[in-house]
Amino acid sequence: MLKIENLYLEIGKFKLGSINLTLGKEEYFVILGETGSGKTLFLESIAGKYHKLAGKIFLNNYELTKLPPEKRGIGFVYQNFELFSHMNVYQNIAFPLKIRKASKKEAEKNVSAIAEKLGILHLMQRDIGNLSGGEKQRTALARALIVKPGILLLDEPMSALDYITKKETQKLLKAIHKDYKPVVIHVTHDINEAVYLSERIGVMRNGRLGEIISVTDEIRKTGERFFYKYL
Ligand SMILES: Nc1ncnc2c1ncn2[C@@H]1O[C@H](COP(=O)(O)OP(=O)(O)OP(=O)(O)O)[C@@H](O)[C@H]1O
Repeated sequence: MLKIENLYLEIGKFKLGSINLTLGKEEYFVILGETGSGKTLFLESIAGKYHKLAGKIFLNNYELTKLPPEKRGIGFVYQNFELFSHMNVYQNIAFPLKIRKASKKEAEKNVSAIAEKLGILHLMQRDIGNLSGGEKQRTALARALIVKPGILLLDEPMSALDYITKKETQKLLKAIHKDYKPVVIHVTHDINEAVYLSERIGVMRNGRLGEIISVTDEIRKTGERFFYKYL
């Protein structure tokens, strides 16, 4: 279970929070919200990017708030993937293990396993610059999953993908969630993606998390029309 209590951050002129949110064990939660409403700042706050943060974050009753980012057991996939361009695919995926001082043997074993699952085993020696958008996305996802995160944070991970790749990736995310069982917070602007993937959807407005909607079959059928009143 992920519990966020009174999370508050002031950055420049923007105020995030205060936010209270409890997500169930293995919940897949999606955040929708207009541009500039604070979705990325919220994910980055959970990931430990900001020191001046008020409030508390707990995963399974263990407090993460004061831990450095690499000790939080969090995987993060950014919109533009933020892969390291001077490293090949293998080195990118293995990087979080390297900073955690895993042995070379352990890294090789874990990278192969995740790369096989994501269908990118054949790309291990490729330079990042030569990958397609979908391949970059899977590499970023593999790098996020390599630490077996308790929390997976996804910041518009599919916005740069074409329609077919997007659909494939949505299916892949569902399968990954079933296998690895992290708590997921996924930010998107795509309502159909939101209702396909999530159990509950939160709407972010002016730095605050407003309505939280449980996704029913009826809402899945209604799709975008249901959300007109919230967005
Ligand atoms: N480092 C920073 N310093 C000052 N202001 C910032 C900083 N980072 C973000 N902001 C501001 O905080 C607000 C929220 O930004 P954020 O990136 O979280 O929005 P968002 O909801 O993710 O938007 P989008 O959907 O466009 O990605 C914006 O007004 C942004 O300009």
